[in-house]
Order: sequence, then structure tokens, then C-alpha cells
Amino acid sequence: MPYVGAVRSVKVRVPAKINLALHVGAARADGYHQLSTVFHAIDMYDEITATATHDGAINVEVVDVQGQPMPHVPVDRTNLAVRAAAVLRDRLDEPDLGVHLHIRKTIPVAGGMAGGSADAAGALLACNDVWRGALSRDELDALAATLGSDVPFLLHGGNALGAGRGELITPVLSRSTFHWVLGVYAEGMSTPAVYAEFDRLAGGRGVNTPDEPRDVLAALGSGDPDALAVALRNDLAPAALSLRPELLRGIEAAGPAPALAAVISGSGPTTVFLVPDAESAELLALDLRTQAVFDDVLIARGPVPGARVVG
Ligand SMILES: C[C@@](CO)(OP(=O)(O)O)[C@H](O)COP(=O)(O)OP(=O)(O)OC[C@H]1O[C@@H](n2ccc(N)nc2=O)[C@H](O)[C@@H]1O
Ligand SMILES: Nc1ncnc2c1ncn2[C@@H]1O[C@H](COP(=O)(O)OP(=O)(O)O)[C@@H](O)[C@H]1O
Repeated sequence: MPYVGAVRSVKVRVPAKINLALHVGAARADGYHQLSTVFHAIDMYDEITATATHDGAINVEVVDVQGQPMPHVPVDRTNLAVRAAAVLRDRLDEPDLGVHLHIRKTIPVAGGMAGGSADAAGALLACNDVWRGALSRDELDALAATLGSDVPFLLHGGNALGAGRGELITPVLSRSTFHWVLGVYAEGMSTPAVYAEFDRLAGGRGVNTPDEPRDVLAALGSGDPDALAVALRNDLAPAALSLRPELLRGIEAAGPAPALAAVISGSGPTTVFLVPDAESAELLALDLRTQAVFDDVLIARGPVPGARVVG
């Protein structure tokens, strides 16, 4: 039965992620790499507003924090939020359902922080609500995994261990809030290109089963930022640096203090600095802005919950 009723809007807020550990195995037969990763959601959000329509069309408008259009983000059916709405509509078997999606982006595009995946997770949740689809969280999880390896985590948020290609997630508790400074670049990096460079550098020597990031899990359990600092690891970093050697300047920009550690997030290029507290974050951000190594410097903390309806 087609949806009939008053026009409704639902707004969803979805966080960015960073990878506290990204252990990468060899490429699988399906082309994906086996991962053992620890996802960590931070308080940097995209907002997705879904407004139900009755014309069977799914369209999207994407603006930045100032409300300006973002010409580099596709607005056709390749937009991950549009794909998410279409996949949900197929699952509901309601071809007449339509929706207008308005995305306000804060998460850097192609920055290794899963901005597109966040929008897909947000669109799933918003459309399920606005279309009164009533799919359960488990059913949304199954759809999320078909949209991208990072999408299930963005529905859940917090900290989670990611297995398989990253889509099989197990929540992990942490004892405290961690403070981060983010070095953001205007020019993003392609995730498939970074994985391909990882394969080229590995020369066929990649391990089949990446080891579990026990040090990161223990550091989350203890809540100790010093322990987390020595445990951070990203196996894709050499590949990202090989494709963009200038990222090294950013990694080294913080000097010995107050940053505890620096790591590239996911496939890059965003570089994240772990600091002991909020005051250190302000100090480091000021220093990095003065050095002008990055196009933008932001402060964040985590973990935070995943996709949530906010209005
Ligand atoms: C590297 C990571 C780390 O969390 O994040 P980003 O840097 O993209 O944010 C992820 O593995 C990215 O996940 P996601 O961006 O969802 O990737 P997908 O859409 O599933 O896949 C895009 C492409 O990335 C490669 N890919 C992705 C995941 C994986 N485990 N192995 C891969 O080889 C494949 O080439 C695939 O075709
Ligand atoms: N809603 C969206 N937001 C951002 N990028 C999107 C979106 N939909 C599709 N894309 C495409 O996905 C690519 C990867 O974007 P993103 O998810 O932000 O990066 P990453 O995989 O590094 O976390 C972009 O280059 C863009 O062309």
C-alpha cells in the first residue's frame, strides 16, 4: 500500500569515525581486504533531513556548514544517501515512495572519516522513519552492510571492533572520553586507490588474517590516553604516504607536546592527533593553525553515539 498522509520531515545526525586501529590483511577473492579495526565515533556530524514526497522521486541537495553548495559531492544516484534511500524503498517494496534529502555536511569529503557512509546511515534511519517503514535496527544493519563496509558502524557509533571487510561490528566499551585535534586537507583521497597501493607495497606478502588490536582494546578499557597513544596503528598509512608524501609534514607538525600521538585516519588524508585533555586540544589547534600545514584544524572528542533522530 502506498504511503498516504501529511508531509513529514525527519532530521538525523550522524557522527564521523576515526580508526584507532586498522589492521589490514590480504585482498580476498571478492576484492575486499580482511580487516581487524577499531572504529571510534567523534562529535563531528553530518545532518540529513528527509522530507517525504509522493512523486516516487529520490533527490538530494548537499550543502556545507555555511549553507553553500558542494559541487564535488555527487547529487545523482551515486550519492550514498540516495543509494541508501533506494535500497530501503526496494526492501519495503513500495516503489511509489519518494523523498527529498537535504544533507548539511561537516565531515570532510573523501577524508578517511566515512562522511559518505555517515550520510548513507543517516538516510536509512531518516527514510525508515519518514516512510514509516518500521524496519528494526537489525534489518537496517543488514541493509547498511550492502551499502558500504563502514555504514553499519555509523548506525551504532561509540567504539566497535570491525571484522570481515569492516561490516561485522562488536561494540567495545571505553572508560573515558578521548580528545582529538584533526588536521583536515581540502583535497581528499580515493579509498580504492589507497587499498590498491597497499597491495602494490605488500607485493603479495599480506597476511590472511589480521591480528586483533588487543593494545587498543585494552587502552579503551583502561581509559588511559597514554596507553592509547602507543597503541594507535594504521596499516594503510604507508600506502597513503606513498601516494601523498606531503602528508608526512602534517604528521610531524605537532612536535613532541602536547600531542601524545598522530595517526592518519582510515585511507586518509585526515591526520588525527590524540591529546590528553580539552585544554591541550585548544593549544595544539592554535599551534597547527599558525603553522598552516593543514587546510583546516578542528577539535573533537569521542566516543559518541551513532545515527540519531534529532527532530
Ligand atoms: C578505509 C576505511 C577504514 O574504515 O575507511 P575510509 O578511509 O574509506 O573512511 C574502510 O575500510 C573503507 O570502507 P568504505 O569506504 O565503506 O568502503 P566500501 O565502500 O565498502 O569499499 C570501497 C572500496 O574500498 C576497498 N575496500 C574497502 C573495504 C575493505 N575492507 N577492503 C577494501 O579493499 C575496495 O576497493 C572497495 O571497492
Ligand atoms: N553523501 C556523500 N558524501 C560524501 N561523498 C559522497 C557521498 N556520496 C557519494 N560520495 C562519494 O564518495 C567518495 C568518498 O567519500 P567519503 O565517504 O567522504 O570518504 P572516505 O571513504 O574517505 O571516508 C567521495 O569522493 C564522493 O565522490
